[in-house]
Amino acid sequence: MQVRQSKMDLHKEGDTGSAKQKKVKIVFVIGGPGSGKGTQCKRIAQQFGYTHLSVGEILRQETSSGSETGSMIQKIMKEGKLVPSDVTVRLLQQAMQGIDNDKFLIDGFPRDEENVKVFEDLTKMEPEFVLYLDCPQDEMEKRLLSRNEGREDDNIETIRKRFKVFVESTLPTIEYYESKGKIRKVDAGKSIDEVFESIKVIFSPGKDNKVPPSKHKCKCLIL
Ligand SMILES: Nc1ncnc2c1ncn2[C@@H]1O[C@H](COP(=O)(O)OP(=O)(O)O)[C@@H](O)[C@H]1O
Ligand SMILES: Nc1ccn([C@@H]2O[C@H](COP(=O)(O)OP(=O)(O)O)[C@@H](O)[C@H]2O)c(=O)n1
Ligand SMILES: [Mg+2]
Repeated sequence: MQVRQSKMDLHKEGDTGSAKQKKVKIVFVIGGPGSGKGTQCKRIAQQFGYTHLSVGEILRQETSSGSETGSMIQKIMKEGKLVPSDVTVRLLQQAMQGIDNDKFLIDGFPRDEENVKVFEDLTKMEPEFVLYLDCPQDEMEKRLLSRNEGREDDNIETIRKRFKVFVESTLPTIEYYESKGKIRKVDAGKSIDEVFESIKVIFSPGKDNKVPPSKHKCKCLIL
């Protein structure tokens, strides 16, 4: 099976790439826990032909593998903390390498500046742009408490810790991509359909996806 001979342009460490390789388009999707990343990614993937990879889901799958890494991941997730980036990026790379598509939506990544650095170092790639789902914290809390997917981290204690991680560690990555003109922010506090309408504009061919002129103001509360 020639899994590696896909359309992928996944550079390995030290690989500067070659003209033969096809360019892979990557869009990162970030937003607080419960902002609707998974919900909107499913729709975007369906309508615009992207492969949706949820990094949280990839990590959860590893927890059921019975490996030592899996147990470590499970403990970290239960505490609402972040898994070390080398582990996360390695699993993400593995997932991407098995897929024959050249358009990826990476949901829930990056979560902090270390995620960004390790991704850039290992893959030598950058996202085309970063979709930021900006949602008020009370709305995210309400959604998470009624998500009902049986997740160990969807309890009020862990949810609050995850909000803190979002504000302290993830928001700085938004500043980083903003400085590169790569943030596409949508108001994610509206209904699922309304949010998708705003997202469609960003993904529609022919749109130049320029950053809005004003700097983003986060709707999430600073804890
Ligand atoms: N715009 C929305 N309005 C109301 N509920 C939503 C909206 N978007 C998502 N949800 C619901 O909120 C919960 C969290 O959404 P999800 O997509 O899993 O968010 P995330 O991946 O960002 O944590 C799910 O139960 C989902 O059905
Ligand atoms: N880049 C990432 C993504 C998720 N995670 C871990 O996985 C958990 C769940 O992530 P998720 O994206 O599935 O969560 P939601 O924001 O979708 O609710 C996070 O709280 C982290 O513990 C991580 O460590 N690093
Ligand atoms: Mg999710």
